Amino acid sequence: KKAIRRNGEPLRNPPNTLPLVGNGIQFLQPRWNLLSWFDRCQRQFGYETLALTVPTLPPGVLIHDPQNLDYVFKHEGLFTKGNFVKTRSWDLFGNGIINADGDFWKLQRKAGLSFLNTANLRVLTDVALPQYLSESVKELQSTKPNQVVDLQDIFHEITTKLMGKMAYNMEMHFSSPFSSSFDHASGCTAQRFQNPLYPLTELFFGRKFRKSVSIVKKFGLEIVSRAMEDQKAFQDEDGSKTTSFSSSSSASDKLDQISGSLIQSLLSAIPDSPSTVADAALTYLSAGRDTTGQALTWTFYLLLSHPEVLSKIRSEVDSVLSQQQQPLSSEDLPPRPGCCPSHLPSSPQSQCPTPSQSFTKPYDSTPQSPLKSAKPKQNSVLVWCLWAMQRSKLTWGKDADEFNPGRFLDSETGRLAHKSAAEFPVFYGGARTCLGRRMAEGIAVQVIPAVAYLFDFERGWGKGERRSGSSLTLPMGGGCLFL
Ligand code: HEM
Repeated sequence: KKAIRRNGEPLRNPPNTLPLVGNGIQFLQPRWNLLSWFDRCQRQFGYETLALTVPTLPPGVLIHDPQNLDYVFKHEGLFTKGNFVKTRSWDLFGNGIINADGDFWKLQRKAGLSFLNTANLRVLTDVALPQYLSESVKELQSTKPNQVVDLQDIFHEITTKLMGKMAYNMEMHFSSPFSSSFDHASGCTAQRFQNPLYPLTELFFGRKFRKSVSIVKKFGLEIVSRAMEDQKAFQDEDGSKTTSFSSSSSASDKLDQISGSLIQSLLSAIPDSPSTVADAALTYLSAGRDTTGQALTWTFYLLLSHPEVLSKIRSEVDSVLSQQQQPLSSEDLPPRPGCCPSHLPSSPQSQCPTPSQSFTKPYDSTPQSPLKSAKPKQNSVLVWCLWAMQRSKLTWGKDADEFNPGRFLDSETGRLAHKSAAEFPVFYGGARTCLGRRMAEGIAVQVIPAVAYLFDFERGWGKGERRSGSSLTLPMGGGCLFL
């Protein structure tokens, strides 16, 4: 294929590019190896834009420079999700927001914005999360000494209940058959981005994938039909459901009043296609539940490997509690009003995200996309790897490989330092920036101090690093086991 050029010169190839198969072998490797290879590329070539070639796929452009990413975020119209992304994730997400462009994307984004408004987020942080967090805390407290606990499951259970109740007015649990089918389907969908021969592979080995997708789709339609019943019951009553609370509304009233607000907004925005509403609902469920549960999991993994940071969090909790003169111990649970770990004011250390969320981001681009250092052709695929970018010494300094949450704090004020979306693209950027960032952060600043303060953990998996499992998000393969 004709090379992609910059100033008349072809873009260089990354290490290990072979004459015929290009980078095909790297893409066929397990995800962890592919992430490490992207990391090697940025370590060797810095911010240089590189050409990726994988047989049968459109030409790829690999960027690491935040200025290039900034250009992409600011010129969303030039970079569409395109067929490369859509064909691969269609079976699972159909027309869901992650796959949608144009008016269809706008409709779903608007529905999401109205769900994630400030009043609803307050109900999340003041009512729903304290309730679900304290249920999980009790579950953890009821474990026997030395019993192995998978924190990833615990965190997923909290986020599943939250999304289930608030977005869909349904009681959902992480242990339901839907969850395991979704995980399997998500893993196979992620594989499609790496394996150019996936149609052939799935022809022979895709039975479980097809079955998982059908369970997931059935569950999506169940969410919609439950929501339609709710809508009907509500119209039959007096149609007066409102999200403005009177001062006398009890906590559970407040939660009930907003429950199901996302699915109801989606139903109103797309009234005549239940299957599309189901796609949208499933996409939101994955966006809200898996990402946050997994970010918490990796955070605890890092905290347990860095006890000095863990003890800073505990001291912050101590100092906040001593100011409030409300000692916190496990006896304080079940929570009393005003004395619940999940009511703790946010702690700066807990607010520091970890630069380790990642996945590759392929986009089709149009001919007019003059990235700072290269001009990708139409239908080329633009790739950036957060895993690699968040380890760049050019962006994060010499200690980029260290776990140092303090780097996210302003050294003078002690408050969160500003990082641009292009430098810290964990929540994406520009017009398509993550809608749930405030929700995720609201969850993190309650869950991290509460769990860190109330429990002592020891690794439950012997030696070695934990690695990412195959998925569209970043689960910890094998779970995050603690004693
Ligand atoms: C730590 C937690 C989270 C991380 C790291 C994260 C990250 C991201 C990223 C990278 C994207 C861009 C995906 C793409 O375009 O392919 C995204 C989009 C999105 N996220 Fe999040 N997210 C998190 C939590 C949440 C939560 C709690 C919600 C709430 C429902 C949410 C809702 C969304 C939605 C709706 C989009 C699509 C936005 C659009 O295309 O306009 N996210 N998120």
